[in-house]
Formats: sequence, structure tokens, C-alpha cells
Amino acid sequence: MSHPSDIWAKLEAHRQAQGDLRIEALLDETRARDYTTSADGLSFDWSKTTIDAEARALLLALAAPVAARRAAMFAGERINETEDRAVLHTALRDLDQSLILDGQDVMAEVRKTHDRMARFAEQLRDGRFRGQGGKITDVVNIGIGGSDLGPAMAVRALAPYHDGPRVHFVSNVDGADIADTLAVLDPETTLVIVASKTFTTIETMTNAETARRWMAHKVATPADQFAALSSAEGKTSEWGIDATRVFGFEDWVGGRYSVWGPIGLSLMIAIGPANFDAFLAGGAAMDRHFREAAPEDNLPVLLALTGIWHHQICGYATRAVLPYDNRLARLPAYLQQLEMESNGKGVAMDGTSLTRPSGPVVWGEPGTNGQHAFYQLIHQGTAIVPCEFILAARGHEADLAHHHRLLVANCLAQSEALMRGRDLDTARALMRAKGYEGAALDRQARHRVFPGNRPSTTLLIPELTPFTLGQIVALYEHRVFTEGVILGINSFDQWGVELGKELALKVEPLLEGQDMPGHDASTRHLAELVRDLRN
Ligand SMILES: O=P(O)(O)OC[C@H]1O[C@](O)(CO)[C@@H](O)[C@@H]1O
Repeated sequence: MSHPSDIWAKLEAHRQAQGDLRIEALLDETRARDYTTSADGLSFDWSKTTIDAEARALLLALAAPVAARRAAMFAGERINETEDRAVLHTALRDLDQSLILDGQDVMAEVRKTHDRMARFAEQLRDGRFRGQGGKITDVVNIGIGGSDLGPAMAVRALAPYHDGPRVHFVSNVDGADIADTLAVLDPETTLVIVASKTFTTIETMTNAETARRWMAHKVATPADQFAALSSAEGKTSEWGIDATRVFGFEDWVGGRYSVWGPIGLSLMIAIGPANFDAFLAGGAAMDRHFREAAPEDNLPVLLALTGIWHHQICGYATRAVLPYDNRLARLPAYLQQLEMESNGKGVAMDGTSLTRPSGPVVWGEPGTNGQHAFYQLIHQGTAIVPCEFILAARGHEADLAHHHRLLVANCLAQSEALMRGRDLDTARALMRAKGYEGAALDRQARHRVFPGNRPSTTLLIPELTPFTLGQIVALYEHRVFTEGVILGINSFDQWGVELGKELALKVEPLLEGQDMPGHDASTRHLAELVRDLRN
């Protein structure tokens, strides 16, 4: 087997040799089939890229170290080396397995917590658990980052399955977030969930205090209408939440990987335990596929390799995630944390500087909305943005089938337009037909040229259900893991978020006019301007 640095060098040389290879020159019926990989009802089409047979073989060679690291992860080895932790969020979605960690079978506790969550969710949904004013009508999940984005994304995605109380999310320390949310709620029929792995995050704890004060205006014992989701069970009881409504999890579940366990309680309340279990089953099906499929048929591996080709080899700085499903509106934000907090690193696992770029900037919005906004840039701008389309073959609105047909047509048309573009001759012919000639014809035509050859992939699912959503989320988790292994990154720590948190604590007194040493001139000046504007 070649040394990884030889493979990288060969990939770079191959890309150079490709020159301005057109994707269309590669594409035929065979490629359309061969570069569409399917598993458990999901299909990933990566034919509209410049990955040719040689690039594909080299990329697959790059993935050689993934198998051993994957086995280590599932076996509970401490692969999160900078925090000395195992990485076992996968255990939360395969409850029947037995898993021995440090000599202990950890699954008994995982199952117990899952069953307690299910009982609590059912009691809340059928009215056995009541607020001071009767049946709970609204649930507010207060959390941030991984304690917000996962359930917020999934609750929105699975709206057709909602049959429980309304669920709301508050994350930002900006008082506007909680004020707007609570303004329309009745404290007497609201349950507040404080979701924080550490139970120290300043945004969450500030919002939780505000919610408790709001509740106390009308409710005699506000703590009775609070629940907590956390790894820090001591802190939850200090805060006054009864242990019967505290749902704990272990430190081997990372924040951005935590929607599968207690952090998913708001989702479970919204869609019910059976649908929540279908979401877990989708994740577990993807785990099995990831562990068992050969690299060339392995969806997470292929998504990772496509990403590496575009970012590390072709040098495209960003990747757009474009769900053609309005209910996946929060998926890009969810993936921003999953991908950028996991692989946005500057050093390798061994502490040496990375010699290649880490993960790309990930961004996006649902289609077709994006088409009327930023697609201008992805079609004609100077930066090439690989696009990742996500599409469901069926919509939920049977009586609005024509909407869905238009949605699908737009999605397929966009990837075709990005690849094919429109050349100058075609643009000139169009403008000539409109009556232009001479210099004006030329000028007008040039604005209507599309360079084309812009890469995209399409992930096709049958329908957005709890099961398929579980598959999608686990697919992206394993993609991030695979990229991390290939780049030598620890995808499970997030030291880069710490410095800003520390400094925020030191900046706050400046805003109150205290002379804090150590701040730079610009920061002191900005604080002074804020103080002046406030007065
Ligand atoms: O669940 P917690 O401990 O409140 O943390 C929230 C989020 O904050 C982070 O630690 C980053 O600041 C994320 O990794 C995490 O998901």
C-alpha cells in the first residue's frame, strides 16, 4: 500500500493533468449508474463531478486508515484523545447491543434513561403530567449548539409527525430570543427543558434563570415545570430540578452528536416515542451500512471522498448544502456545527500543524428559495461552490403533488444547469433573436454566458420520515468522522470555542465602565462607544 503522502501527491498531480476537463465529457449512461451509490433506500449521485476512474481509485486508497479507526470508535476506545474520551453516540441508537466500557456494560443505563424519557414524554402527551394550569400545551427547550441545533432541526423536519404539545427553542443569549418565545406562552401550561451537557453554558443558564423568573410570576412551584438534560447531574439538582425529571448521559456523547439521547427529548415529545425510535432505527441502519459496506459502496466514505476532492484537491473553499425540502431548513445550520466544529482544526491529532486545509466552510438554504437569492453567484460568480442537493422523491402533501413535481424539477434542473452552463455562441443567438446586433449584441450576450462545469452531488431519499432523517444525520456524522481520519484530525473536541468564551467574561465589566486591564485599544474603544450610545 502506498504511503498517504504519495497518494496525496498523485491526486494533486492527477488534478493538474486533468486541466479543464469538462464533467460532461465524462458523463454517459454507464457513469450515471456507476457513480450513483445506493444503500437502504438512499441514493447518492456523484456523477456530476470531475472525479474520474483514476481519481476515484486514489481517493479510495486515501480512505485505507478509516476501517481501523472506525472499529476503534465502535469498540469504545478513547479516540477523542485530547479529552481522553470514547466516542459512542452510536450506542444511543442501537439499544439492543451490549457494550463493555472499562469493564462495565454501559447499555443497561442507556436503556433505562431511554425508557424513562419515553414514559415522561407519554405522560406529558396524554396529560398525566400536568402543569399548574392543566395539560402541558407548550414545551420550551433551552440549549445552544449541540443542545439546540439537533432537536430544533429534527422537530422542524418532522412536522407531519407532530401530535404532541407545541415545541419551541430558545438558544441565543440575546434577550430577544426568550422574550419573543415566552411572550405567546402561558407559564401554567408550559414545560421548560434546560438542555446542557455541562450545565454551565452561560447562554443556557442565563435563559434558564429568566424562564424560571417568568414562570414564578404565575406558578407556585416553578421547578415542578422544569426538566433537565445533562451529563452534570449534580449541577441539575443544585439548580433545583427534581431527579425524576433529569435525564443524564455520559461524557462519551459529544454535544453535536447528542440528539439521539436525552437531548432529543423535545423531539420525542413532539413526535412520540415510537416515531423517535424510528429516527434511532434510521441512524442504526446507517451505522450498520458504514461498518459493513466496502469503501467503494459506502455512502459516508463516498461523501467524505467527494468533499476531500473538492476542498483539499480542487481548492474550492466552501460547500453549499441545498435541501429541496423546506422542512430541512435548519439542516445547513445543524451541519455547520457538525462539520465545522468537528473538522475546523489547525493541528493534527499528534499536535503537529496540518499540512493540508482542514474542513471547508459549509453553508446553505433550502431550494427553491436559494435560487432567487445566492444561486446567481454559484452559477456565474468567480468562486466555484460544489453543491450538495438533498431531495425526497415523495412529498407529504398528497393534495399538492404539483408543488412537489415543480420542486423536484427545479432541483434536477439546477444540477444540470450548473454542469452544462451556456456558451457564448448560444448566448449570442439568444440575444440576436431579441434584436441585438454589433457591440451591443456582444456585450449583452456575455452577461448571459454560464461557464458550467460546476460540480454537484444529489442525495435522493424516498420521503422525509423519522427513519430517513435518522439515516441522513448518521450519514453526515460518519462522513465527518471519515474526513477527520483521512486528514488526521480529532473530530470530537472543540477547543476553538474556548477563547471567545473566556474573553466575554472579561469584556462584560468593561461595559459597566470598569477599567479592566489587558484589553486592546479597539475593544476598549468599542465598549466606550456602546456605553455612550446607551446613555
Ligand atoms: O450542552 P452544553 O454543555 O451547554 O454545550 C453547548 C455547546 O457548546 C459547545 O461546547 C461549544 O461552545 C458545543 O460543543 C456544545 O454543543
